[in-house]
Amino acid sequence: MSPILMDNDDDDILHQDPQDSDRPPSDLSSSISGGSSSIDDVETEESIESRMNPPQIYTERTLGIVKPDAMDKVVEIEDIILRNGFTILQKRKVHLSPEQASDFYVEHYGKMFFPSLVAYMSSAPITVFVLAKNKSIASWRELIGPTNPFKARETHPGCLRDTYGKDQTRNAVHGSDSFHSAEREIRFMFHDSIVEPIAVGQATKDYLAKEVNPTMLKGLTQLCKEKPGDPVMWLAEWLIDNNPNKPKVSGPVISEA
Ligand SMILES: Nc1ncnc2c1ncn2[C@@H]1O[C@H](COP(=O)(O)OP(=O)(O)OP(=O)(O)O)[C@@H](O)[C@H]1O
Repeated sequence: MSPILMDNDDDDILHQDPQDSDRPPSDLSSSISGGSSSIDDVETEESIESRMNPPQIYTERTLGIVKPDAMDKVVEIEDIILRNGFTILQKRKVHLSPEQASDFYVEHYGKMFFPSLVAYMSSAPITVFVLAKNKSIASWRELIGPTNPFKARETHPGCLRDTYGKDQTRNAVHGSDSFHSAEREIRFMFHDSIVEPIAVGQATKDYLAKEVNPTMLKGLTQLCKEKPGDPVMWLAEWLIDNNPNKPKVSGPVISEA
């Protein structure tokens, strides 16, 4: 199981933020470091609570990629990553096939730049990192800067895409843009990785409602109409044919470079 991360730096400890709807409740560590003072029997619950540190939250993980055009600068970029307070949990050099690249960027399927993006991302090896830091997703996005390096040069001078990006496609680096993307992308690149925390509660309900239920509902409705002899196999085939995330290859195999 992947290690549970807690930053040592007190300033870096996240406290539970009720506004943080993107974070599932399982983010909460049950470990509460209450300090060295003992709690005597006569203290009220309120006074105990007021002396306890707020619950700490596991640090967040994100996926970073050094893209083909910046691979000659990977050592330099890794140094910048570390100097910006990220912990590199996992690192892998991979060469994506075109199918894997299109699966990874499936959300852009149908856009004008999709074919060139897939060709570019599968043209040469890349280095993928699992990065950890409090608020790592936003922090890494901030460090890499806007998608277009020319815009980055104007609005975020010194960001990675300003420094290493060449154009809108060859923009040196990638960063997950949300908790769910980070989870999906880390699993995509590191099959042996258990991404914690696993979403539960409202986050899971929201995810299923958005990503799974609409398709399942259509499939089950059709299944009830047709009443096939082998309903499970029928449904499996129906889901493959009607997968809204096409093109998608099953279980991407990443070759170690
Ligand atoms: N208009 C465009 N023309 C060419 N390539 C593009 C264009 N927009 C995006 N791309 C390429 O597709 C990638 C994914 O686009 P997206 O809109 O998700 O940007 P991003 O989130 O900043 O980038 P990334 O997902 O790589 O971190 C970009 O990093 C870039 O390589």
